[in-house]
Amino acid sequence: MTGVTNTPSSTSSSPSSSTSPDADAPAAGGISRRRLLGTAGGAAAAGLVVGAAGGAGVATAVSSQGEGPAVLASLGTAKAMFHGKHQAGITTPLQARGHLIAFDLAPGSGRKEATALLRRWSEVAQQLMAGRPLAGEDTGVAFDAGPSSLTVTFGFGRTFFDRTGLTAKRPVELDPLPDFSSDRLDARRSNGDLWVQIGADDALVAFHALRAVQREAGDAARVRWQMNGFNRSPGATAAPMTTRNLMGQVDGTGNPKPSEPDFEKRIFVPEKGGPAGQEWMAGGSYAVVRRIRMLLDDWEKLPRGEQEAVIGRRKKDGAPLTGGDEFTEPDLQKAGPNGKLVIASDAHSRISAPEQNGGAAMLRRPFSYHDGISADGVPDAGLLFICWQADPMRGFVPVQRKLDRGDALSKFIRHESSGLFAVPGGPREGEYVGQRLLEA
Ligand SMILES: C=CC1=C(C)c2cc3[nH]c(cc4nc(cc5[nH]c(cc1n2)c(C)c5CCC(=O)O)C(CCC(=O)O)=C4C)c(C)c3C=C
Ligand SMILES: [Fe+2]
Repeated sequence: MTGVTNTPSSTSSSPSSSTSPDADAPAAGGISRRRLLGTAGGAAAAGLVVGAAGGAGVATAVSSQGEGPAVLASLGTAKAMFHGKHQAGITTPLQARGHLIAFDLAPGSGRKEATALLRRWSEVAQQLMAGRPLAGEDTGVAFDAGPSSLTVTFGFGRTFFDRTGLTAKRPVELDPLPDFSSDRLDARRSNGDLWVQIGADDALVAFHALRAVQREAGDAARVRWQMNGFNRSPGATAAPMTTRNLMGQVDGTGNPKPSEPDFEKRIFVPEKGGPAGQEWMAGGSYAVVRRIRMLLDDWEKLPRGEQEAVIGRRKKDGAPLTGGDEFTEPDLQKAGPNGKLVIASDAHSRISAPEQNGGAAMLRRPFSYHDGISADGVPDAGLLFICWQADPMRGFVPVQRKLDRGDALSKFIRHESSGLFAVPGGPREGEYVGQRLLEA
């Protein structure tokens, strides 16, 4: 078994990087603590910011061609851990590139084929996340680059369980999401037996992993849908900051922070004390995936002040309209001189806030997407909205129900596809992802 080690110096060139003695120790979420801290101090872990790793530091890393040490820029050396309590790609800081791909098991494929597939996928993910070339004939697409924060995250859809004879192990959390009145969902681009999320700070590293995952599916599974996304590149901003979406808003500020006492409980399935038969989900999380089109032609016509009223936050810095900076608590009761609420009753950030939803919270970790111009001449662009929670009924569902009833943003977005996946905990050394489900 090949272990995964931390790369020396990693992204420590960021001005805000920690000098903590155990800064290279793996942190929750499977990325070195130095990377988490180095990305944006406390805010990194919180807001899953991008934009930090572009410092001038260099590090020595093993060349992906296996020809001895090569000097890589700091971005390339950053390495997420394959093994750990949770799979990587959940609390990992946002990466610049993302691919989401869903598969259906091929006719005739059952538990045996699925088990072999998860073994192959895990091996590939482990090698590539460590920055090593694949055994056999590697395509070479990622030669010269380091792991570049690559994460490959695997999930199971509701239909997987019937197809593999594991219906008794299917968690109730995978019950279909309710219909929402504003849904315009394309079933062919929704759900799937298996889901893989790939993220990396280099486009070629991400593509290389995507092709490897597709190839290893072999005859066992067929691609159901694929979506490609992006975020800001690390180092593009003067200082690390929360990312922006394609509407130009600072997006991610209100995310639960790993430093909060209830973070683990909200985002991850407990390691002990869960329902009988669901032990395989210990340390896992449920991912809700929505492809949300932004109606950018309409949005961009709206004056800045009205755009800000739709969200309840300033565009320039993401601060609440009630004042302060990005991380100041919004004052939801504050009225202006005209007696009206400063943050309107239909403002997106008011309606989605945990305190308005019985504490319901989720960790949003999206990618933007742009798939050109649709037949009707408008941009096919928006958000690959991915949110993580221990239970969708205490995360996405109540919040989306409320947004569906009266969110000012809903005039400018359209939910076009949907998926719900059970993402098991991270594999232990020597294990493959999902082994505790498939071999129990
Ligand atoms: C059901 C969950 C949510 C969907 C769907 C959703 C879509 C969506 N959101 C934005 C932009 C922003 N959202 C912001 C905050 C925010 N959004 C949700 C949930 C959903 N958003 C939550 C739980 C929160 C946090 C609320 C809080 O804690 O106060 C913000 C404000 C900044 C921030 O906190 O991130 C923006 C901007 C878009 C563009 C979008 C669909 C395309
Ligand atoms: Fe939102």
